[in-house]
Amino acid sequence: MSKLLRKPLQETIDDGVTLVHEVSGQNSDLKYVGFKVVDVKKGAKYEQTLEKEECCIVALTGKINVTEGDHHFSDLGRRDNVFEKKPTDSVYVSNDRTFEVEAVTDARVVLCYSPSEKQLPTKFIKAEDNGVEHRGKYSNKRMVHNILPDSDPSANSLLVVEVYTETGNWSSYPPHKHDQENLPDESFLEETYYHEMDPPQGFVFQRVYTDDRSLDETMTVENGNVVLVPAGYHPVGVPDGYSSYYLNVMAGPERIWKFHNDPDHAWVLDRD
Ligand SMILES: O=C[C@H](O)[C@@H](O)[C@H](O)CC(=O)O
Repeated sequence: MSKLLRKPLQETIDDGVTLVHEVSGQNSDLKYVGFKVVDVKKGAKYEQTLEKEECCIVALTGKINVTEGDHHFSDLGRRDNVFEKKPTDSVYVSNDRTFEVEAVTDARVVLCYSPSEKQLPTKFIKAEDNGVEHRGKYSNKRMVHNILPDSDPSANSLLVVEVYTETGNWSSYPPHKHDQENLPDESFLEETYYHEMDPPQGFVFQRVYTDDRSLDETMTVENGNVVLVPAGYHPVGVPDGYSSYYLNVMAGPERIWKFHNDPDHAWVLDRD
């Protein structure tokens, strides 16, 4: 199995709290992006103290309360299933702060991390404040919810977005990459993909590859899998009949999403 592909865990880490995924510098080659998925049973709590990192807490499914210092955000979360295809609530918490997530209902919570030195205000990112984009044409149409885009100055290095790709379409396509510190032409951002499928027995194909093919992995990605993108192009193809969801976390030396399309395939953008 590719070292870029992670299958879900089922590791109990506290009463009513199950770790589903954990990606960090300790178990990957990533230096900027950290990522966790936890399932929290109704009434159970997950607490964390951040050091020099910031966190975006995404109420992926179900409802949660989030507390940080004097901030108390109640009944966050707008969906029981990501395929309701509507934005959800999130909370940004900066470095050197402690937060608590309490499940109001059984909930799946995504925790997105990246380096942070300059403590910024804790922020409730309301679902209705997510920018919604409809990108692409022909068979590369997809819908994007911008949870924490580079146009939002609330974070130091973290970028969070979720993407829906319907039956027979491709996303992150034409293939693009952001693995060079070469602004204004390209930024360097590591990335993780957390995937879900509808119906759940589905799969997508995702390729992660570099120009020199020193990295070239094509993976069958199933419901609940995570793909790491340390570098390279990273397109996703969705088979007929299925809907794809993924949540992306990106981070790097500069908080700018400036990607470069694979010149072999950029022509697809020129079609009328
Ligand atoms: O680099 C960003 C990620 O690859 C996705 O968020 C991608 O941009 C989604 C898309 O435009 O299809």
